[in-house]
Amino acid sequence: MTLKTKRHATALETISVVVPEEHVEIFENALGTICPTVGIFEEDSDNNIWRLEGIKDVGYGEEELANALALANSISGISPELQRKSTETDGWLARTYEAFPEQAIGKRFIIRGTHLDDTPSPSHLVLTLDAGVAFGSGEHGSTRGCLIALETIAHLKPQNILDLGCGSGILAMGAGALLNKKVLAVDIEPWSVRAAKQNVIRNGLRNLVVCEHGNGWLSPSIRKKAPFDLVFANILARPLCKMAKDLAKNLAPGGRVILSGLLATQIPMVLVAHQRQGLKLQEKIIQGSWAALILYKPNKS
Ligand SMILES: C[S@@+](CC[C@H](N)C(=O)[O-])C[C@H]1O[C@@H](n2cnc3c(N)ncnc32)[C@H](O)[C@@H]1O
Repeated sequence: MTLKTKRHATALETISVVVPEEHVEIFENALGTICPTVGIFEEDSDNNIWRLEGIKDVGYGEEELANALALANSISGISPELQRKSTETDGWLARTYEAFPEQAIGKRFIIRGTHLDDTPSPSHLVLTLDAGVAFGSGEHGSTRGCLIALETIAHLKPQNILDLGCGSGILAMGAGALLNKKVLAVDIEPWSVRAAKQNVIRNGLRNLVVCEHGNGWLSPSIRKKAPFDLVFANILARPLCKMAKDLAKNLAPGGRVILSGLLATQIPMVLVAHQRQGLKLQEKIIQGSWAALILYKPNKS
């Protein structure tokens, strides 16, 4: 398979550290101070060792990163080496293509990279995408869990849908294509919004999926469209907990939220934060080490 690479207006780099499981959260927070997305990948399953990776502009946030890592080192008592790689030659982008054969997810979805030129199966909903440096090629357990959760709640026919943290646009496109309803897709990373827009056009979903740049619940486009019947938030455990109040406020009664980006071990923390805001658990979907939670806002009695 040919490895495609792309040029970006700004040079991006992948930064990573390798840590034992008990320190994942501490270092996830440290990288998270400057990288909106921190990917967590199994490095050595026998010894429970994880690689945490984030993408950032070259030269951006160096002082904040150094301070955050110094704090993480002192809390954890370990000092993992910070590795840096050009995003174009290694890290996410390269791996996205290497590890990106056609993927069947749930009962309905097939996800395909733009590099595949054979004909997809006509019996599925096919999403052809190029995630580039955005997160969301379909290989990650958190994304897969969200698409399976979407199939689980599709019969409820949600009308007003938000994908908060859309990355490549994979969930927004999946919802638009499966439900034939409008979806607002928002991401804080400009390169993700760019990738999502291109993928939406590529899949002929321009009439259904609108992609915008925005920061969480503060985004004016989100405020204007709330309350939502369905919200996807595949972010990370800690930001999800912080967003619980806004999420509950902006969900319509009877509405569903699909939360992911959390390790199965982080379910209790995320669940408690959302139950405190009155949301109830419908189902947990586990994909490898990752969990997706379907929660609902009860109708008022
Ligand atoms: C784990 S990726 C999920 C991508 C895609 N939805 C999927 O399921 O594969 C999380 C995305 O959330 C975005 N994000 C993180 N914090 C955000 C915030 N406060 N507002 C909007 N997007 C955010 C990141 O930039 C990243 O693209």
